[in-house]
Order: sequence, then C-alpha cells, then structure tokens
Amino acid sequence: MSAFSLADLEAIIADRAAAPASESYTAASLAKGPVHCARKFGEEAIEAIIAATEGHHQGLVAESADVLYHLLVVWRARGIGLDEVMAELARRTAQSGHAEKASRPKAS
Ligand SMILES: N=c1c2ncn([C@@H]3O[C@H](COP(=O)(O)OP(=O)(O)OP(=O)(O)O)[C@@H](O)[C@H]3O)c2ncn1[C@@H]1O[C@H](COP(=O)(O)O)[C@@H](O)[C@H]1O
Repeated sequence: MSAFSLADLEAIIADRAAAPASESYTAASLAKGPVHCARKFGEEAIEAIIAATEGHHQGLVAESADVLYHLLVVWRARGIGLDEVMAELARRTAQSGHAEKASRPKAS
C-alpha cells in the first residue's frame, strides 16, 4: 500500500491553488471556475470508463489517478473537503451495519 493518500493530494491541491496560474495546472484549472473543473472531471471519468471497458489494467490505473485528482479539484472549486465526503461514507457504513468490520485490524 502506497503511503500517499487522498489527504496528501487534497493538501497539495490547496497549496497549489494559491500559486500563479502560469506555474500550476491546478491553479489554472481553478481560475477557469467550477464548471470547467467539472467538465474536466467528466472527461477523465469517460476515459476511465473506456479503459475499464477495454480491460486495460495500466490504462485504468492511470485514468483512475486522473479521475481522483480532477474530483478533488472539483471539490476544491465547490468548497467541499475530503472529510465531508469521508463522513458521508462513514454514515452510510454505520447505517448498513458494516462499521465494526471496517474498524477491524487488517490481516497482514
Ligand atoms: N495529480 C495531478 C494530475 N493528474 C492530472 N493532471 C493534469 O491534468 C491534465 C489532464 O490531461 P489532459 O491531456 O486531459 O489535459 P490538457 O489537455 O493538458 O489540459 P486541459 O487544457 O484540457 O485542461 C494534464 O495536463 C495533467 O498535468 C494533474 N496535475 C496535477 N496533479 C497533482 O497536482 C500537483 C500540483 O500540480 P500543479 O498544480 O501543476 O503544480 C502535482 O504535483 C500532482 O500531485
């Protein structure tokens, strides 16, 4: 398991949001507004669908990374934090009765 997390990516996006648009893809995307960011996310999602449909393993890994990055940029553009989404997932997990399983230590 990589040590890199979505929380790390969120922190990088927050940091780069303040950079000049000429120096940062993130800042340039955010400067174009949430609708642009959402469209970009949609394009990347379609590319991930194509890779999944074709059964292209490395392609799907790469497109998934693009999807996650662009989703976090959309959240940033709309003022949503990773914590808010994780809280929603935790709420659903608790509701479905799987919370105990999720907190169990993983077998190594
Ligand atoms: N994870 C990513 C990441 N994934 C994809 N991309 C960019 O997303 C773009 C998507 O590719 P496309 O070919 O569809 O885009 P494009 O045609 O070049 O761009 P558009 O004009 O269509 O937006 C590429 O230009 C990639 O550079 C990313 N850009 C940045 N990050 C992360 O953000 C950090 C900060 O980057 P900067 O903001 O550039 O400093 C990086 O260190 C990474 O951690």
